[in-house]
Amino acid sequence: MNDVIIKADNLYFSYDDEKSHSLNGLSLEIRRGKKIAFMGANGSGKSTFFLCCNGIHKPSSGTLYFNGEPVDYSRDGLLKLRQKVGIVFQDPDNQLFSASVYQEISFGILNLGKTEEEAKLEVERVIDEMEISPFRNKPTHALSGGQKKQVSIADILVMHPDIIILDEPAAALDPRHTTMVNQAVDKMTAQGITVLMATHDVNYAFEWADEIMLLKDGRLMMHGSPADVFSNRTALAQTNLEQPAALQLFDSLCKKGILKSTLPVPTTLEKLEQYIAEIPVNSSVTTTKTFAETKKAILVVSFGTSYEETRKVTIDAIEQEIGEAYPDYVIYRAWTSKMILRKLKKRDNIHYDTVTEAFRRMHSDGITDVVVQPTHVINGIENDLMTQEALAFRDDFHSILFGNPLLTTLEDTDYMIDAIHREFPDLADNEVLVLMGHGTTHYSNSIYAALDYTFKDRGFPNIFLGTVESYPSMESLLHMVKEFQPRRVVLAPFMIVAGDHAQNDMAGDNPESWRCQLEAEGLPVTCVLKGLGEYKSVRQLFLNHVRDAIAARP
Ligand SMILES: Nc1ncnc2c1ncn2[C@@H]1O[C@H](COP(=O)(O)OP(=O)(O)OP(=O)(O)O)[C@@H](O)[C@H]1O
Repeated sequence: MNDVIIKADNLYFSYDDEKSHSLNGLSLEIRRGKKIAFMGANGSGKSTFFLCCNGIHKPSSGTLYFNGEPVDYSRDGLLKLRQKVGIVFQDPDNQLFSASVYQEISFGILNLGKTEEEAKLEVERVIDEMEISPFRNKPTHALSGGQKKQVSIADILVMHPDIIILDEPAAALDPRHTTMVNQAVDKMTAQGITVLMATHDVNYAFEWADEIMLLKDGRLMMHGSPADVFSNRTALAQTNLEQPAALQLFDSLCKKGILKSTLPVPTTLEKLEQYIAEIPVNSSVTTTKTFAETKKAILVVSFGTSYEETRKVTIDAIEQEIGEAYPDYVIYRAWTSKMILRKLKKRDNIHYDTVTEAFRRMHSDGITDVVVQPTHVINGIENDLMTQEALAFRDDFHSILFGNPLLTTLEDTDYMIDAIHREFPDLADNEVLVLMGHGTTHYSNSIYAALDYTFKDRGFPNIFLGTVESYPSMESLLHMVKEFQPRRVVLAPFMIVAGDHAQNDMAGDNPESWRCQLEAEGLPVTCVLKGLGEYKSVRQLFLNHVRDAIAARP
């Protein structure tokens, strides 16, 4: 069989009678079974090329080949092409037109001449695969954006195409639905379907794609492996793309001599984390440089949040109280989540510094001594990366000291147990408090299980701590909570801010949320949507950590 499934040979396409060309001599080859990310600035021609791939647009010149044959634009030819090449549109409203979810998904295969029974089997399969059951009986117009996206993917999957084209599948989706779509994409590639995806998410493309096609002005500007394309800063700058965070950090750690550039390029932050975990890190750094005068700062480093109301009562409140306690220090802010920083820039045109930017800013402001206080809960990947980024500036400052994340020492654990107990004074003995932590693949995750155990050890058998992403999982908590036979369950986040995880994974309406899972066991649930940063006692523990870091100054 021909290895090349789609070939574009010098394609031209214009929306305005050749006055300008949206495809401008585009030539490329797509190999069967590959995962190809199409990237490039807005308007570079990605969607136009996709619409050519299933014959919605016909190039004005040049030839498009499918399976080695030029595309046949007759009615029958196009019907056959569209069975093999399915597009999931950026806006699901352009794709969904049936009244009910079932009708929508079955429409395509019934049109292929399958019987009702045959169609039903296929439709039920994708309903199951795409986790559509909870809303299968709703009219399509009443679905949320994420649910519409699930249905529009099911629309295509049910046809068993050879190629699936996804035009920015995660656009406007929350992190939970993004993960769901990413999982669906993984399943497609596991089935050997060729997947083409337009995306602006460099981090995802870096990890996911076999090849990157970089488009500019309707032409292929560069084609190569993710490592090759994302290492080419000139090409990235010309196409309005940034380097993936893992690559950017890896490069800067190599330049500083902290990591060896001979290591295989890490495509995810988790892989980079494994490298960093092996580096010994000092808890404080001082240089022998002399500075004429001293100007001190505290840099408060947070993961970040895109929820303004939550930010005000958590991160802002922590920073404010640190500022009040240390009036002779200037307070700076840095956030570590590149995704949140980008989102805020795009949505609200707000810029907050990364750790590197904050250090540059402090340096240019003449700061000589820095205390870095993270608002991270544990000493995980975020904290490791932050430390490495900060240490890259060790020669520019007289001293850089680090305060501990929230839960570092045994004293912190004891303090938190006492604090949580006091923050939930109404919790009766026959009621249960379930706290939802984030969880990580980093070895420091064990602190969650240790804390859960210590609650019991300190006489609180009705306080449980689990994590969204690791152990203890909801599954393991569920049987312990059931065994307790509580009269009521109080659910609260064990994260600094009450953001997406608290709103959706904890308290959301989908059947996988912790609230729904507990309610499905017949347990009445009360959700407390308060981030840890909202509790005075938690903010005090961060203040204690700043105090300890300053006291440790040599
Ligand atoms: N329906 C249309 N009518 C007129 N011009 C169009 C139409 N669709 C796209 N264009 C133009 O064609 C060019 C290529 O657009 P296209 O949508 O293919 O780019 P893209 O790379 O998919 O962009 P994005 O990242 O914004 O989705 C742009 O100049 C755009 O303005």
